[in-house]
Amino acid sequence: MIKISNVCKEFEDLEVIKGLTLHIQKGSIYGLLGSNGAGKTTLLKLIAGIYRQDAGDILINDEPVFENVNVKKKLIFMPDALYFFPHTSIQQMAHFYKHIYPSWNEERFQKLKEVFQIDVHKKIHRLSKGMQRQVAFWLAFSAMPDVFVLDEPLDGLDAVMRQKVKNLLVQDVAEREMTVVISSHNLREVEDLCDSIGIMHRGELIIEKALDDLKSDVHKIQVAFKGKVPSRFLEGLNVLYKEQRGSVLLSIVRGKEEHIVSHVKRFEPAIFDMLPLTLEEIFIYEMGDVGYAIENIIV
Ligand SMILES: Nc1ncnc2c1ncn2[C@@H]1O[C@H](COP(=O)(O)OP(=O)(O)OP(=O)(O)O)[C@@H](O)[C@H]1O
Repeated sequence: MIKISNVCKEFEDLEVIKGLTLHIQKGSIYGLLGSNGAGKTTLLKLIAGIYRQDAGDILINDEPVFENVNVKKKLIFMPDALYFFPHTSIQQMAHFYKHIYPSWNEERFQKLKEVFQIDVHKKIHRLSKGMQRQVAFWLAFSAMPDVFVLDEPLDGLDAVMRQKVKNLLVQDVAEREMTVVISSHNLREVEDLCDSIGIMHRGELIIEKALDDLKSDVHKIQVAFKGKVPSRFLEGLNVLYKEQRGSVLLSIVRGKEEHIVSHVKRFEPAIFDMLPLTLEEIFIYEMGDVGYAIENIIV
C-alpha cells in the first residue's frame, strides 16, 4: 500500500532521512517510534506529500504522492500542531472538507455529533486545545480517507475521548481497511493500537517488525547460580543489557524464547525467570543498542 524506497531528505545540508526503505500494508496500523529529531515528522510529511524527497520513491497504491491530487484526496495528514482557517466554524470547515474529499460522508459527519458533542456553529479557534483535536478527528473520520497519517495524535484528548477516538480508528481499519501511520512518544498507546512498528534513529529505520514479533524477540531474564555466574553464560546470548543485583543477574536478551531457555538451562541456574517486556522497555533497550542509552536504568 505505502512503499518507501531509498528515500533521502536534507534540510540545509542536514541529512534528516538517510536512504530509508519501509513498506506499510493496506489495512494495518503502523507505529513510527524514535528518538527526538530522528526524522519521524519529516517522514510523515513525505508520506503525506507535503515535502518532496531528494531521492528515492514514495508510492501509495503504486502512485507517487507529491503533487498528486488523486492520491491526496484519499489521504489525511493530522499534524501535531493543528491548523484551521481563522474564524471558521466546524460547519464551514466540514463544507470545505466536503469539496476537497470526494469520499466525504455527510451521514457519518451528522452521526459523529453524538460522539463529539460540540456545537457545529462554534468557531474552531475559540475551542479548547483538546476540543480542536476532537474537531480534527471528527472531520477526518467523516472524510473517510484510505490513508490516515497522524503525528502525535492523541495529545490533549482526555482519557474517555482517547478511547473513543481509538475505537473509531480501529473500526475504520477493520471495516474498510483504512491504512494508518502514527508517530507517537506514548508507547503504551502505540502498543494498544499498532500491529507493526518501525523505530527510527538519526534518519534511519533501525527496526521494523510486526509488534508481536518484536515482543517475542526480546526478553528479560533473571538468573541466580549457587556460586558465581559461569564465565561462558552470557556467550551465545544476544545481550542488550545486563545488570548484577546481589546474586541475581538481570539481562535483556534478543532471540527466540526456546533458544534462550535451552541455553540458560544448560548452566543449571538455581533461579530462572523469563519475563515479557513492554514496548516502552523494548524501545529503551533497542535505543541503548544504537548508542542512545539511559545510564543506570532501574527496572
Ligand atoms: N523544515 C525544516 N527545516 C530545517 N530543518 C528541519 C526542518 N524540519 C525538520 N528539521 C530538522 O530535521 C530533524 C528531524 O526533525 P523531525 O521533526 O522530523 O524529527 P522527529 O523525529 O519528528 O522529532 P521529535 O520526536 O522531537 O518530534 C531535526 O534535526 C530538525 O531540526
